[in-house]
Amino acid sequence: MSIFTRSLSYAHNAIPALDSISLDLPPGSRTVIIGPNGAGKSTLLQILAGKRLVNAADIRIKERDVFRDSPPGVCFLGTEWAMNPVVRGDIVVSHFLDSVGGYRHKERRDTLLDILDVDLDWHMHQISDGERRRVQLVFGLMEPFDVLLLDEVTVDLDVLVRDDLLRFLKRDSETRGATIIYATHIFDGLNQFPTHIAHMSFGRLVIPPGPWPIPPDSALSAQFGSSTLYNVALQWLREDREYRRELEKKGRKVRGARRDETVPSDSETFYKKYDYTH
Ligand SMILES: Nc1ncnc2c1ncn2[C@@H]1O[C@H](COP(=O)(O)OP(=O)(O)OP(=O)(O)O)[C@@H](O)[C@H]1O
Repeated sequence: MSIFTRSLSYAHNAIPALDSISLDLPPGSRTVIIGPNGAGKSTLLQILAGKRLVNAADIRIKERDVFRDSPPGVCFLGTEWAMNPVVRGDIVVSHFLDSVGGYRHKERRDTLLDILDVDLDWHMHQISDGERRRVQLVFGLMEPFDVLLLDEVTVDLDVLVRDDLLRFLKRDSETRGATIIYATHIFDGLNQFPTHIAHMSFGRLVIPPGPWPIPPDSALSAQFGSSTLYNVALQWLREDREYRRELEKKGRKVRGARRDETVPSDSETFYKKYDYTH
């Protein structure tokens, strides 16, 4: 397995954010995680990237413990990078990329510069947020990765650049067997990208990663048939909102995940009525 976790739970300052997450993703898979704001997507990707320590958890990438024996070839790209003052300083893009080893992967770097329409002469403090994001993607992707954890970093790309980038990543994963998890809120133009989709809500994987397109003989197929990913996402997000509103009607404040393993969580009870299994 390329990415493995078993019953992973996590709390931010005692507020639960992940509740018993289990993953078992094969090499070469591309999983899109669908879930509302606050579902726990970023927290999960940060933990997989080894950026948030979890004690006594079994989290492995390429069979290696992410905290005690960190695996090489893992690339995490998140939105906070662009906030770092270093990448907002007066530095020319070509110098910046060379300073992080861009010259070692010149051909791949040049392909990415072309796809992402990045100018090597830009000064990092004089470019737009979207342009800075494009530099980040060249920076992160120019070294071939085995596992890519993408946390909504395509949000401020224009659609043409995003489309070209997704094609590049798909081809890359197909030819090199690289594994990708992609958390996003933009589902347009994404139909051809994933091999798997998952639904995350209130810290739980209410639908664990299952094959995309939805196989005709699966339980999900009865509900979604040949729906687009956009329509599947709309439906799941509607259900999340309905669940939240039901809890709010009962006067329950909804924040984070549930940690009591001995009784079914509200979300388990709620989502059970849809009988989601792949
Ligand atoms: N640094 C933090 N400190 C405290 N709580 C946090 C922190 N980061 C996230 N949380 C909380 O953890 C939960 C999960 O947040 P997370 O950012 O993982 O969700 P998300 O699915 O990535 O959301 P979004 O789609 O808005 O990016 C939320 O309830 C959030 O408020």
